[in-house]
Amino acid sequence: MPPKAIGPYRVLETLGSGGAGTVYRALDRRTNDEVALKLLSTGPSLDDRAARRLVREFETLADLSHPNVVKVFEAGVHEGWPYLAMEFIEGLTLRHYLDVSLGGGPPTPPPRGPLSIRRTEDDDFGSVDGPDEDPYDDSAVDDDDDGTFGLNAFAEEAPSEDLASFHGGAGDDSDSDDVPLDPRREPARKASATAHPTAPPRLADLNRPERMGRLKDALLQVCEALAYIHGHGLVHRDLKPSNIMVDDDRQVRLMDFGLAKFLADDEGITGDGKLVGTYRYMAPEQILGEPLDGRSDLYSLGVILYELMSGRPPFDAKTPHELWRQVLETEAPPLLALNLHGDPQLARVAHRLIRKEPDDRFQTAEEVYEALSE
Ligand SMILES: Nc1ncnc2c1ncn2[C@@H]1O[C@H](COP(=O)(O)OP(=O)(O)OP(=O)(O)O)[C@@H](O)[C@H]1O
Repeated sequence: MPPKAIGPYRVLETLGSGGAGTVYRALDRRTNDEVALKLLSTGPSLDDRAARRLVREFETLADLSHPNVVKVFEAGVHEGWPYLAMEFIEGLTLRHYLDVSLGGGPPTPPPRGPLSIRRTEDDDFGSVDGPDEDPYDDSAVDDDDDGTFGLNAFAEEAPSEDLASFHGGAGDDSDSDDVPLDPRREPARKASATAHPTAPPRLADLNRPERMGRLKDALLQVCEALAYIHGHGLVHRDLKPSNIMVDDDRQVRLMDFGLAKFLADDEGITGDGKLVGTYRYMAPEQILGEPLDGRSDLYSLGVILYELMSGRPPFDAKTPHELWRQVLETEAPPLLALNLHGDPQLARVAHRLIRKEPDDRFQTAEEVYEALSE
């Protein structure tokens, strides 16, 4: 049963749950406006200091204003648990938007013009997301004594979940392939979630021109959002298909921006570790606990593009350590070997985005936008 009220909001229904908490549709009793309310369920209740920091950080986020970045209205604390009130979006996550099982769908959107980075009067936004200086804390992410990994939630990172949907199976309407922001907090789920589908995806479905048009248009909008937040010195850190929503007008919104940093920074919340993000989409430098910049988000964008074009992620493993080894040491299979009739230009973009060295990738979201537009 969802709570009836959270702070000044009346809860109407549960929209879904992820690794970091539960999202409700709610009504602001002060204004009668509809909002999406994310109640974090991470770790113990906030102490006063952490609560103050939450509010401070999200006040800063509330200053952001871009049509492709979800609007955050306010942050607060409800019975010791932090919550965020944000714009309610009627739409689908990117994965479901591009799920071939959706059928024909509306016509291909018109091509987008040159990248317009929409800056606002709030451009003096001051907070710079500095390098993540926390060294990789192996103890926090290492195997448990019994060798089962303390990361039960990894079990829900179905390596090739997309394939399942391409086979029309499961009817799974969750985005459960995504390891939550702080996997240590999640209960284990059924091991079946890790099963590797065996049959290949229906490539004809993946390559349908209408679907490819939607994919390209959505990614261009993600580039606009990334150019905007990177332009403010900020890094998303947890870019993945379930953090990208597409509304009924095909307008994309980047979600959960800032949350990964908040969770990573707060000892009181993450408790025993700092590796916060979604493994499948994490850049090598994020796995290594090195300083991050916008190019780490571009890596995640490359994983998303690779997955959505080929029906499988570039790296696929049963354990976090094996996944990390692959991400750090091996090359992803050529996308066009998996999808012979995939768009060669998009495949080139994907491969360049997932290069190990940030210097070898596209350097900015604007560059990716240009390459996607070619
Ligand atoms: N602003 C919003 N408007 C409408 N629906 C939303 C909004 N934010 C989230 N949702 C819905 O709530 C679901 C759960 O969101 P949540 O962010 O908790 O999950 P997630 O992104 O899958 O997981 P994680 O916490 O690991 O990022 C989403 O899949 C989405 O359908």
